Amino acid sequence: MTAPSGILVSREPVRARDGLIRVGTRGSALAVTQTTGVAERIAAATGAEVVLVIITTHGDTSRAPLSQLGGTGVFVSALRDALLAGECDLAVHSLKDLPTGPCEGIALGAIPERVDPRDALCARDGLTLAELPQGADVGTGSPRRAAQLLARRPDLAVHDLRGNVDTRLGRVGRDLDAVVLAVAGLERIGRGGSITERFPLEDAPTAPGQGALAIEARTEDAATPGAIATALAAVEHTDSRCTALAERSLLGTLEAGCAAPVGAWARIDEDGRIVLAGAVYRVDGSASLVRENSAQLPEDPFARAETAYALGAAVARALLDAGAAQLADLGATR
Ligand SMILES: NCc1[nH]cc(CCC(=O)O)c1CC(=O)O
Repeated sequence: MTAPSGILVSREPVRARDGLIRVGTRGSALAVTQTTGVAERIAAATGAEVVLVIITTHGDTSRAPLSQLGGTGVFVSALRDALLAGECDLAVHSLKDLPTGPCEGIALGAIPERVDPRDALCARDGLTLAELPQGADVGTGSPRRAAQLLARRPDLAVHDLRGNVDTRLGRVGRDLDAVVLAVAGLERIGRGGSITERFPLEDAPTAPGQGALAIEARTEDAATPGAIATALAAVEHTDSRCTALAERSLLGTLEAGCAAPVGAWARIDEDGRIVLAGAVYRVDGSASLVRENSAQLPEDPFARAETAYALGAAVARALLDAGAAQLADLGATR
């Protein structure tokens, strides 16, 4: 199988050799598409031959609700195992699927430029959220999205939703009136046309890191001058790392997982200040807490990352001081 770009895709193991960079990915259409984009840029920047190696993860094969699969990181561990076992040299994840804690032997080597972090409603007949009929059936597997939907429309019937993006979209107009999905995922696989409304981040901050990718490498490769370090530097985007780090630091300080009813939105304004808003929801949408803070970003890349990290922790502490852990039962979402 060859992606349209000419990058080779293998479902079989590929042996390591000089001049070859093996990029591990999940096998979904979304994962292969986004990893192909990264692989093309790495091929262009390094002159190396780049091959995609598809790693099957438990999250891809199971139909159980995400919460029953162990929540955080179900999509991630198989790719990390492959990286540590030397079956690939880089692994590409959706950043929001990556647990906030460090992983022994693995570095978050690059965060490429982030795309639209918003959530999208994909409804039948072009309907917006306000236009959905009383009691409409809406699908989402995310407690945060469920809470945000119910906060605006307590009459809705929210249903759990699993499977890849096309499977979820396929239920619209069948047993569901609408589903909520990330704009980024929809647009990456050419399904932007199914979107009937994009929710403003002011009202509906999304999962920490949504819309960003994470490229992981073995720590040693990332720290040693060579083809892998060059590849990582070629796709790194500093501002995207800062905003994603601030959002992830918020999530980590809350000691919450990717299935937590937590929304975050970081942006960098014209004056070079990083602004972070964090929201925590009661899962039935009946209550929420929102806190915002900002910090001037220094020039130095390491100092920038530290500033972003500290901002995330500060906003999380403000949320915790206001009772976020009790409100959202955060301990249960790890
Ligand atoms: N939870 C699954 C998941 N992980 C990454 C994306 C795509 C969006 C992104 O890359 O942030 C999705 C689908 C969705 O939330 O609609």
